[in-house]
Amino acid sequence: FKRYKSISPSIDKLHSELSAIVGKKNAVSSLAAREHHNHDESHHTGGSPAIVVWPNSVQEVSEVARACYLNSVPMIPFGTGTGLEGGVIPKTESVTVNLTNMDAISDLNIEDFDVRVQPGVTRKALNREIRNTGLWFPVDPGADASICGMVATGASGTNAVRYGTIKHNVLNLEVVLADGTILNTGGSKRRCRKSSAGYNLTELFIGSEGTLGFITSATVRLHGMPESTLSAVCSFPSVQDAVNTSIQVLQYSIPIARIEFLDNVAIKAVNNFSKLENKIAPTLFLEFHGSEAGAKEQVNQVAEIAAANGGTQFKWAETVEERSKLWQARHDTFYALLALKPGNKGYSTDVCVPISQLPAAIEHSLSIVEKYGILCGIAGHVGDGNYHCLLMLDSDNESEVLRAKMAAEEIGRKAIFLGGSCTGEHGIGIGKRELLKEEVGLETLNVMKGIKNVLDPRNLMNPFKGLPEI
Ligand SMILES: Cc1cc2c(cc1C)N(C[C@H](O)[C@H](O)[C@H](O)COP(=O)(O)OP(=O)(O)OC[C@H]1O[C@@H](n3cnc4c(N)ncnc43)[C@H](O)[C@@H]1O)c1[nH]c(=O)[nH]c(=O)c1N2
Ligand SMILES: CC(=O)C(=O)O
Ligand SMILES: [Mn+2]
Repeated sequence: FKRYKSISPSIDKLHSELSAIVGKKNAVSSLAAREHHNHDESHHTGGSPAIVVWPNSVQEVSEVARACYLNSVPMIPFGTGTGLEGGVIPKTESVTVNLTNMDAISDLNIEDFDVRVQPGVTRKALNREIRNTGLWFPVDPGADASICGMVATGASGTNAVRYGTIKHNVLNLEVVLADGTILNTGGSKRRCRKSSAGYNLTELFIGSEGTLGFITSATVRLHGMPESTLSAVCSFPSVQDAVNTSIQVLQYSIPIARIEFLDNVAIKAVNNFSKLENKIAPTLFLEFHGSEAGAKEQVNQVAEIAAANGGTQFKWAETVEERSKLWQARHDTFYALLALKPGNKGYSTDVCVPISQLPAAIEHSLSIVEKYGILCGIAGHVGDGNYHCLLMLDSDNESEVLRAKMAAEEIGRKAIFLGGSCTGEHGIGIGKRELLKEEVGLETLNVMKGIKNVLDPRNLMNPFKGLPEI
């Protein structure tokens, strides 16, 4: 392996100090390790970290942070690298702290529906571990992300309409600050459903994208597994009809578990990629959870609403295998679209609007991608008013990259204008820092900056992500 040639002399000194903390084999500056940690699943690019470390405990994370702090070297927390906003990509000479060696699942309280996970635990690993308890962890971004990474990005995914986003499912966090301080956001061992005690530091760290500290464990809520699960797809004459169906399902307070939209382009891609035969039309993927009678009642109500909007009869996933194939196909939409233009990179927008504004927002987005001539499929968690224009671009084609960036910005700006957000679940990362300013306003941004200054006065936690420079 080629060793990293540091720009600053302090990096070599820091490398020795980090090796002393985590062991030589867990503090690495090989090209392979550095390249493994210089990208996520997005189109964003940047540099490689100078050193990658794999701490094994919260004490080691604290000592690593302290060493970086004293040497004034930036730190980047790394989960599973499935992020879509470039959050793990170094923008300056940095140490990447890969937290996956810490993979304990502990404090499972079946009666209280909660459990504690370290950063190396992914959502699938947790669900495998607890599968015989009758409980499950429902927040599902599709990718098998680390749960602490999901906390860091404020993630959600397909089940949020029924079970809430990660925000609604976190009870407490253990955090290490830039200077090595270890704290529990809700107080040590707290795992109650409600608390009005003091400021809500747990929520402060949700969506903080590694800019405030390392999340070294999360105490999360679990849910009872539904007795009955029914999944189906239904296609519609127009985008508007599909979206109106989702809005009406919510207006009738039907407790639907998933209601996901794919447009024609996305359906075509998914059919090719996952060998499905869905009709090429605006489509809803649906899932119902409940008692047998309850789930069936929901189905009847939704089928009636869909039919009134011109929807076809539901095409059912009859077996467990068919059901997982259906949802795998939905989760693979991003890769299915990439397969339409091999070698391309995906650029996912992530706006979230008040649900009544969805039709206007999607219509505007379609006009924008047409204006800029970018191949785009739309996938949406429409029950939450959140959808993605999945833009496919050749990252070597400067004009296309620029056009995609302009399209994404216009789409984000329109969502903000409609009372929404430029990011419902992926985060600000590298690319939406200016939009954040427009979304929250200067006064709010200044308060955010103040908080950042208190927790990370040397600006060493994941710099150049999240907050824009003022
Ligand atoms: C195909 C596909 C589909 C989807 C998605 C990705 C892909 C590839 N995602 C995005 C992604 O899965 C999501 O952002 C995860 O929460 C990222 O978790 P990682 O562990 O991979 O974080 P990753 O390692 O990518 O890091 C992301 C950010 O969090 C920080 N971070 C990670 N772990 C941390 C820790 N322990 N402490 C502090 N900071 C930490 C990092 O520094 C970085 O800024 C998504 N998301 C979503 O919400 N809904 C969706 O529908 C989808 N769909
Ligand atoms: C990319 C993403 O977030 C989705 O497919 O839902
Ligand atoms: Mn999504």
